Amino acid sequence: MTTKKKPKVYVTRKLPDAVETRMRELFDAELNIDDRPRTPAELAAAVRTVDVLVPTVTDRIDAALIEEAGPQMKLIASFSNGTDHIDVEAAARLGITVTNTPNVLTEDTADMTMALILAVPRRLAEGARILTDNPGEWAGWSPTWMLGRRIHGKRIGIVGMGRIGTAVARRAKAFGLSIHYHNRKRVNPATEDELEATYWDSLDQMLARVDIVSVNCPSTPATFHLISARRLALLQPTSYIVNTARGDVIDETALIKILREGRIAGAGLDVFENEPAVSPKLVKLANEGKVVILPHMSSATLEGRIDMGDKVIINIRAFIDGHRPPNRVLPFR
Ligand SMILES: O=CC(=O)O
Repeated sequence: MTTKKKPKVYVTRKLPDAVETRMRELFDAELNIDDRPRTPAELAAAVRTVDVLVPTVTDRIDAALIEEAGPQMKLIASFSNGTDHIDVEAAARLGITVTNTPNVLTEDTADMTMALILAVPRRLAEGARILTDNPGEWAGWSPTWMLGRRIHGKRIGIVGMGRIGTAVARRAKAFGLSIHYHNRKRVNPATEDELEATYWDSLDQMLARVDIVSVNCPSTPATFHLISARRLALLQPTSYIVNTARGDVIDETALIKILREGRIAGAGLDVFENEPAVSPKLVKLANEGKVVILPHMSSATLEGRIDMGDKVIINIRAFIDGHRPPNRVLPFR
């Protein structure tokens, strides 16, 4: 009996122990135990010799890097739902398959979106800081103190009604929000009925009418600055915007400007346009209580990360065995 040679798999970041153990069993895996982000030169050296690259959202897998790949490197199995860090077009041109890890982080991301939808109008982060910044002092209850804005009965406008947007809508409905959404196409009638959702063909018209905007679409060339300066100006001064998708869907400079001018009430951001750089202006706005900023952690649960690892493994195994991997990503057209 001949034993099949294990594929050489290069993983760019530390993964949960259970995933690394399984990868060691199945593959000739080069893991990143100390979790030091790999440099472009290290990635280029890797793709010249390995069979499979497992990058994640903190890596930049651009055309120049993909062009360095040796003829044996035929799969980029990303440990992520989003694939905007990968030039999928360049990979397709060079005959390299790209896969991602959809579905398994839908509920976690929707939970965190809901957490921001609650946290910003209800001033949760500000309130939490008051006691820790002033130990031993009680600066609590008075009738006019720390007043936020009510969530129940308001309108949410979801931009991007895919899996995550729909999961956000379910939660929002349970909190008494009425559901409005804009999407490239209308969701199926059963989902619309279940959510009692109103579809807006015109994003502009929806933005002008809702109290909370939740950005849940992927970052693609078509969604770059979808929430532009012009569209931000359509929002009501009492409205809030939450983004757990990708930073570049919102024109961040324009968002900072309208927040500083008080032309909207607040924002909750888990993602940033120039990630990993976070604008000091946003940090200042957070300190003033106008925004809640998080370090891209919406999908960060142990269960989710293990499920993502399982998906990566399934995609690699299917590909190596000559099958079409279940989560193949095609170039955006
Ligand atoms: O943002 C996280 C992901 O795309 O997996």
